[in-house]
Amino acid sequence: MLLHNAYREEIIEAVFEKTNFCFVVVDEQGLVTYLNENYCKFIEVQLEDVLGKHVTDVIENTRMHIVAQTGKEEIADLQYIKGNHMIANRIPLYSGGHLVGAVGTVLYRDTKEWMKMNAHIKDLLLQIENYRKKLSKQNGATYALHDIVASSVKMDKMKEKIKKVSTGDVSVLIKGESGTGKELFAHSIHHLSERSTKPFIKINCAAIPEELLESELFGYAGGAFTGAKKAGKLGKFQLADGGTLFLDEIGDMSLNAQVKILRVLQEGEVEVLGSETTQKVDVRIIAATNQNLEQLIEANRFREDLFYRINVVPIEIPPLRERSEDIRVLAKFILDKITKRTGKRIHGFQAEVMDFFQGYDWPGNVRQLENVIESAVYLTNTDIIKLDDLPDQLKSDMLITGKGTGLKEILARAEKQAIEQALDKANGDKVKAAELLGIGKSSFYEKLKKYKPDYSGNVEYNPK
Ligand SMILES: Nc1ncnc2c1ncn2[C@@H]1O[C@H](COP(=O)(O)OP(=O)(O)OP(=O)(O)O)[C@@H](O)[C@H]1O
Repeated sequence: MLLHNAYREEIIEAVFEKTNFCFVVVDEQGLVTYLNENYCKFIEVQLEDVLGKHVTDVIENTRMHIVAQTGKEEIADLQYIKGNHMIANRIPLYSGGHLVGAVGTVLYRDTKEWMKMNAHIKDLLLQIENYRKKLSKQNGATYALHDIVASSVKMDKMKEKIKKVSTGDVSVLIKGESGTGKELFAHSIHHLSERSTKPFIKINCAAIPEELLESELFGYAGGAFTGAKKAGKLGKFQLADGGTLFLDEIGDMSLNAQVKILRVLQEGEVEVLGSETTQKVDVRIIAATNQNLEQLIEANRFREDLFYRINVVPIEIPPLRERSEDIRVLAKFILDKITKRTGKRIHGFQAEVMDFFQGYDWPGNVRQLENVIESAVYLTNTDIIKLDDLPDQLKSDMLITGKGTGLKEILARAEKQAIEQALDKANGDKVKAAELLGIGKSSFYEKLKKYKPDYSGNVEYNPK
């Protein structure tokens, strides 16, 4: 529709600034380029403070950055902001056929009906959450797909795939480095499947001692051996009957155990130790590994026939370093979780910390990120996590594994860090900081200009 030229600006202004809607516009990187007055008021920010910031740092539970990447609109989504459930629409913005960002609205009406509806939604969601908790306590799967925090296109695709494979009974093999979230995905598949009300049972294949293997997996009859319980014991297969059996670290399973599991999978029944009879079991298998099973097969350490049984749908979770877009949202989520638990009031990360997080290799993936943030929360004595609060090991890694690995970059990073630490120690007094570093004032100022051009400290020094 063409707007009448004479009123074009007035109409745009009326829509954006005079309605009850909150508007936000982001560019293709998810950085805020516009936030209308209503929105600023609602989330209590000043426009000039948020322009250019990543939208996840400005708006709670936003998905604007995702829509700006996928180009897929999201209409009438429920979004929780500042204690209210809002109705959000997110629409991709195209210019000249290219995706250039997204525009989002949330409906914000301070009327009685809206408050009533909000309370009603809150109540319903609370009920769902309670049922979900009860159910997961009963069946052992604690996490669902919405617990997988991510904003990368790669992880969005993984979630889509998970939704597709969850229904039906196909075996799924989840591959990925340690700490990438394989267990979260296994839980989510179970939650989304028709078996969700039935048990989810996990076996850590690396942790079961060989001599206990059979009784752990298949159970035993009363009096099967000396020391056995009178009533006997159910094995993991029987416990998982009707539900899902999660075989974690399957690459570490002994060959002997592989033979036994394969038999159960082929025949659908287990032989209980010390009993003459067999028992029918109906389980769906989800297996996970951080090893290359094809290589283990070559080395005769994994059975090829078992591999084909469990590898019907392979899913590979990318390591964190290959989806650095997730780091920001994950770090924020983890920090919130830890501060809630510990009661410490820490509201974010210094920009340099986030830069480092995004350039770092994360060999231990999300689990390592959790550990690093947890330790920094304990170490920091301010309300923001700084480079200095990170564990020593990581700080030394920082010198050789940051974004630039050439000697020049390493020296520059070290210099920048030294300047920041000296300024911190000297409470922003630049003359003192230069003294602490044992360099002249003008040399200090040159470096400060180079590394921190926007820095304004306590004591000014004007070289003549
Ligand atoms: N996308 C994610 N969102 C939120 N938490 C995550 C995510 N990925 C991993 N985690 C958290 O990181 C930790 C490690 O995840 P998980 O145990 O699922 O990894 P894993 O791949 O199964 O590791 P391992 O191979 O060592 O068993 C857990 O505390 C988990 O909750």
